[in-house]
Amino acid sequence: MPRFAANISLMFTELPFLDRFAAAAKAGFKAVEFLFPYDFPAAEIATRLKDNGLSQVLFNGPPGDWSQGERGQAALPGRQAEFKEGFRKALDYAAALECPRIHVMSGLAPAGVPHDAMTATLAANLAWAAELAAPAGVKPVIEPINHRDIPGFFLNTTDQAAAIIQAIGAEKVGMQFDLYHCQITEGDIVKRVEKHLPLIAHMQVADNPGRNEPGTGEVNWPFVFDRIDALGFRGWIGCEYRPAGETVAGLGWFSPYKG
Ligand SMILES: O=C(O)[C@@H](O)C(=O)CO
Ligand SMILES: [Mg+2]
Repeated sequence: MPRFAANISLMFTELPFLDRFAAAAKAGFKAVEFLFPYDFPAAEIATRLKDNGLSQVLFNGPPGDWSQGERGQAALPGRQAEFKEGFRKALDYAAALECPRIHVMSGLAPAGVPHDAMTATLAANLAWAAELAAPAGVKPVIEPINHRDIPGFFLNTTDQAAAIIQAIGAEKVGMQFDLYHCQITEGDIVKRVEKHLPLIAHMQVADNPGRNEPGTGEVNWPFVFDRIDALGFRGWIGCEYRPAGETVAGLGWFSPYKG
């Protein structure tokens, strides 16, 4: 059966952040992910996880200045020192939270910077991060993101991510395969999961259009989830969607998958 983690940056926003752990557990989730932990002490988050019997399965490295539109630095030539400092901080949180995946965000492609230079920067940063993270049992992951939600994001397609991962080694780094982004950019999502399965270390889901819960849009999710399960994917699928209404009221789709 597919395993779903609540993304508590987008779900349970009726509550303050630290109260969302209990709400996710009460709704039947065994794991959570979120975008960024850095506004809270790691020990406080670790306590919320433990008290609610939850595993932390993914979060993002520091993205740079989010309010100024930055969305990571991993592919940006000249920003390597900042990337490394951020990744070290993320790794400290991952150790405290026993979290096995850190999403390394590539960043927006700046005008005039050659594509190949960005690919080389991303690959070098990722290889460095994987080396540092391996002893802690942490795997860095990269995520192709659609250009409607984040215009100009460097990593846009699953084939682009796959080429970078294969150059470093899938045992060291993985793909964060967000089914929502794939549906928008590429479509044919089951075939693409099938193609990249050995590289996929984490998945995420939201329906399209709207980025709301499964069942609110155009995708036949029971079919997709059955296929992902039949293909043998045993990682986590983060529910990275904005509930169309109240979070718990929109969890009907999740009933068949509660462990
Ligand atoms: O899909 C997304 O937007 C996220 O997984 C993310 O990490 C960047 O916002
Ligand atoms: Mg995502």
